[in-house]
Amino acid sequence: LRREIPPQKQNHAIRVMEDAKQHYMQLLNTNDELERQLKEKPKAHSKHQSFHGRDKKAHSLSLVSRAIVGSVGALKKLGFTPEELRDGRVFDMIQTGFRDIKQCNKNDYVCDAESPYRTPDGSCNNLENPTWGKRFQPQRRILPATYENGFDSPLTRSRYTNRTLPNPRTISNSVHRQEGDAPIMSNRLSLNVFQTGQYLNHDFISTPLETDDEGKLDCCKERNRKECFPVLIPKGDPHFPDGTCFNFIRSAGSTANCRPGIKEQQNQVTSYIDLSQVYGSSMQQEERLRHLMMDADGKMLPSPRKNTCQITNTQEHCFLAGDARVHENPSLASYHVLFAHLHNNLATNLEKVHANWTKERIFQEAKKINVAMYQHVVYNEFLPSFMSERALKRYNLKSNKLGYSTYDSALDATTANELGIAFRFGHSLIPSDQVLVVPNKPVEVFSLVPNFDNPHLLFLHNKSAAEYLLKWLFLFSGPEMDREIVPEVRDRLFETPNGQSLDLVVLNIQRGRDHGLQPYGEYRKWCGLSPLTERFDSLVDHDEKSIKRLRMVYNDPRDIDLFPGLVSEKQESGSSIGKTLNCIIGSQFQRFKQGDRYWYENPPPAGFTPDQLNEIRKSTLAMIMCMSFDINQIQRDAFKLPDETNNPMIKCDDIPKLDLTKWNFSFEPVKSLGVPVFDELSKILRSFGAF
Ligand code: HEM
Ligand SMILES: [Ca+2]
Repeated sequence: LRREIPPQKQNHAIRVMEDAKQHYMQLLNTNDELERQLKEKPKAHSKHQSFHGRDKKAHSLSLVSRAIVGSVGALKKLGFTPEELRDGRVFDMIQTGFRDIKQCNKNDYVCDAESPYRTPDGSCNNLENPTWGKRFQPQRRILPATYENGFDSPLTRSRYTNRTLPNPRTISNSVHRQEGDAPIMSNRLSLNVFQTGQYLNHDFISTPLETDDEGKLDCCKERNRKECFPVLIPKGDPHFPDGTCFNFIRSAGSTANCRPGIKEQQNQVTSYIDLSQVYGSSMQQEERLRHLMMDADGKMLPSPRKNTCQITNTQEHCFLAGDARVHENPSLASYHVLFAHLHNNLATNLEKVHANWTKERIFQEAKKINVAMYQHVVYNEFLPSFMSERALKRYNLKSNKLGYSTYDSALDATTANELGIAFRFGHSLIPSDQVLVVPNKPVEVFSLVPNFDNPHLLFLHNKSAAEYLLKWLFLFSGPEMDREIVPEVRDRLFETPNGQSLDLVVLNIQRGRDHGLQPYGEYRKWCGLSPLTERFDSLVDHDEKSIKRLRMVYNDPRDIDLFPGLVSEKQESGSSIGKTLNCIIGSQFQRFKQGDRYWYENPPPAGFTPDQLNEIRKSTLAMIMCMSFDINQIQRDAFKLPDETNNPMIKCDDIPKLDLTKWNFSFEPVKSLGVPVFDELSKILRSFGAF
């Protein structure tokens, strides 16, 4: 029997909720006020904030979440016991109280179970739980959060010794510093592993920050604000001057349906591997982008209304893509060009075979094939290039040669908070330079540093540089997957002309603490690996040197943060990453696959006919490169270095192409997604200034 909650306490709860609502209204107003203020000059920190992207809806949802989580905190302070808080009635009361706020209006999803196409925002993928994997939802958690105050404050102390956790920069210097003059290079993998990794993560996660007011909030001055968790760089640092402080802004929260609870971080893109970085994560974005896959001369991505990146001269412009991080580095932008080309290529060829199809139908089918080819490449070429055979089998990540796979509606594909930290293992693969491989000319080498958030390189060679950057990614190797990170991002991330910069490793560690993630050792246990003790020799998956480095900064191995713990693990045999990382990545990619009703190996209407599926299964990154650019030859396995015996260069003519005549439908699949005539809609959106 549940105990009664005393009336006095009920009244408390109602008052707290009313206060929280008031607070929310105030936050909204303050935010509008800030937006009216003038913009400041760009700082390294404001580049960092704009890198996280700014979506107005993401921001207002995060304010609601702050008010609601705040009310849970207030109830705790008022003496509500954990038991009373867990009692659904208190939360029901708060949730009901927030109902009249626009963001908390209950959405009733009317899903079309027969639609052959995904919704742009990921809703209705799972028919029983239509918000699974949708944008703006809270990230999923593998293990419960450990916030210092129990509901939203970042972690600063050890759970085992109660001592202050080591400073993230101290960890970065000790564990992640590159020891030689140049990074140790991989002798097996091509740079496509690096670039597909970053491009892919921009498909499944984008965590917005608590504030979207470009560089105006200075957490180094206003340390006690809820949005702030600044990093003070310890004295005597080899790179940063004494007194340096990073303006670290905390991640934004989100609540599922305004349900109270502890802070959960928001994901502002769809979790599914659905090329949302190309098509956007909302109907509005998709409607705008579909007319503008490339600019007028078909070589470059289109331009947004407002420039959101560094511009070198007036002939150049920033890019409009499905994801705001598109120009974070030039080779990332070249991947955006590649898949935009592929879309246009597919659309043009479908049009040739199906003159009677509507523009809507051509667009949707081209998108569906593009996503399917990409999913096939990710699971058949990318993941196997660096994951262990054991993990690929255990998590059912390999695609079938024949037949359909099985969709599991009980698997929630929502991206895990932990993956957002773990998948940063790719930061170890970042090369120091960006290189153009120009036909019959010496290669052109540029440092990465001036090219963060700057698309200049893509405009070189009469806008053909995307192809030359891609050739570099195919033909060359990059840094080995290990704990060392190049100084270009460990000391000089987003460097400004006056020398201000950030350390990416520090951001990774601080972000994990901001999100209340449990330490590395807890994830070992979750993965079924041996637990850590207070002794450093319990680190059985780390080599001597890494243990020594970790020991220099951590008092207790059980405190080791997730990012440093994972990237310093010994490589599992036959794999470039360690056991725990194979486990965290594997389990999430199983969900992205089996929890996706539109997974390309599922039967129609969501998937393809057997004939079509056989065509999709021919897809390789090499094929996509040959389809998209006028090149002669390429190696068969794009993620491995070319090599005369095992991975020779072959002619594009010898690579099978997709046979689009297999898309001769005998049925009429197009049911409208509920889109009005899209030319009309995009006119309206243009007048809104949605981008
Ligand atoms: C030049 C290359 C890259 C740069 C400059 C870069 C920079 C960044 C920055 C600044 C953040 C946000 C840090 C924070 O405030 O928490 C971030 C997040 C992230 N990065 Fe990278 N990154 C690069 C490449 C990669 C690669 C190759 C991968 C994976 C293979 C990767 C995976 C991630 C992930 C998963 C996140 C979290 C995203 C989110 O939750 O929104 N990054 N990166
Ligand atoms: Ca997505």
